[in-house]
Amino acid sequence: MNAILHINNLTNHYPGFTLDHVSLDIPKGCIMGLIGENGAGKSTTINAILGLIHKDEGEVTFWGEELSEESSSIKENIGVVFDETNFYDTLTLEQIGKISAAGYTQWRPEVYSDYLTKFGLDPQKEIKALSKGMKMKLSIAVALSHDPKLLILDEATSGLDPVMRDDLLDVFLDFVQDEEHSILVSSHITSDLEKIADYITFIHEGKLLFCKSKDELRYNYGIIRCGAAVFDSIDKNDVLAYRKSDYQWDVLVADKEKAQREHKDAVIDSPTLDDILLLYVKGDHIK
Ligand SMILES: Nc1ncnc2c1ncn2[C@@H]1O[C@H](COP(=O)(O)OP(=O)(O)OP(=O)(O)O)[C@@H](O)[C@H]1O
Repeated sequence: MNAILHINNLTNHYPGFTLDHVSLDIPKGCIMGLIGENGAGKSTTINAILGLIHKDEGEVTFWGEELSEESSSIKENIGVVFDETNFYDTLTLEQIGKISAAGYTQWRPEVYSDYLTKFGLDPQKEIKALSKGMKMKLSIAVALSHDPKLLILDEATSGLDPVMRDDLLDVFLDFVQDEEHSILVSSHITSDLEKIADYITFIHEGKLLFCKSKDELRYNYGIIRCGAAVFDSIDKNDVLAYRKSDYQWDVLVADKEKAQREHKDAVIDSPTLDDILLLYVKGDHIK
């Protein structure tokens, strides 16, 4: 795999929480969606990758190099957007552009100006006059305008309306089009990830449960909806997780075709990311 970002055994301890030996590669030209329940460790992973918090163990390299104080060219190649912005309230968007131009050697004023127009943001407005969603759009415009090769977004689209999010999904798809750029995006809006992500990484209680291509999850995974008799007949080695509600069992399996062959009368659906997340987090697991 031609990795832009390589994470090996990333570990971080907080009282009562451990990010536990997370390993992950982000290849060129791909969108990696990061999912997991609240408190799973998504932001901790992103903060540790970016060196914003100390890591207790593990290695992180961007384009084969570790981030350090001196690695300014690596930093310029990473655009970062968090769910909260920290621009000074009294600055206008135009001033933000000028400050960014001084800070980034690759700053492209015409790209910034185009994004402000595209996102409906007035360059003369002050930050304090922007809504939360507008601030998010501004952060995304800034991140995209210093010509990064990797975009890291931590819950950056959750405050945006569906129309704006849809527009942004197109921007993100364009961004990775040339196969040189990649995106790591954590989001609770899994329907957005279903539209754009190539791979999904699922973090649960600080551990990486899986990193799989979206197509594998979409086409190979299945949920068997069945009663007690079928449930008893399922080979439990095939079961990733299951939930029982009244008289129905929902059983998550990784091989939908096999399940269809073996349980011809059972209803077997293709799971959404939310289904998978719910079954892993709230379901039972065969020990
Ligand atoms: N600075 C900190 N000090 C102590 N514990 C922390 C700190 N930051 C995060 N944690 C803990 O680490 C765990 C993971 O938090 P994290 O913010 O990474 O989760 P998340 O998956 O991003 O959740 P969410 O979806 O709610 O944003 C939580 O139990 C949280 O309480």
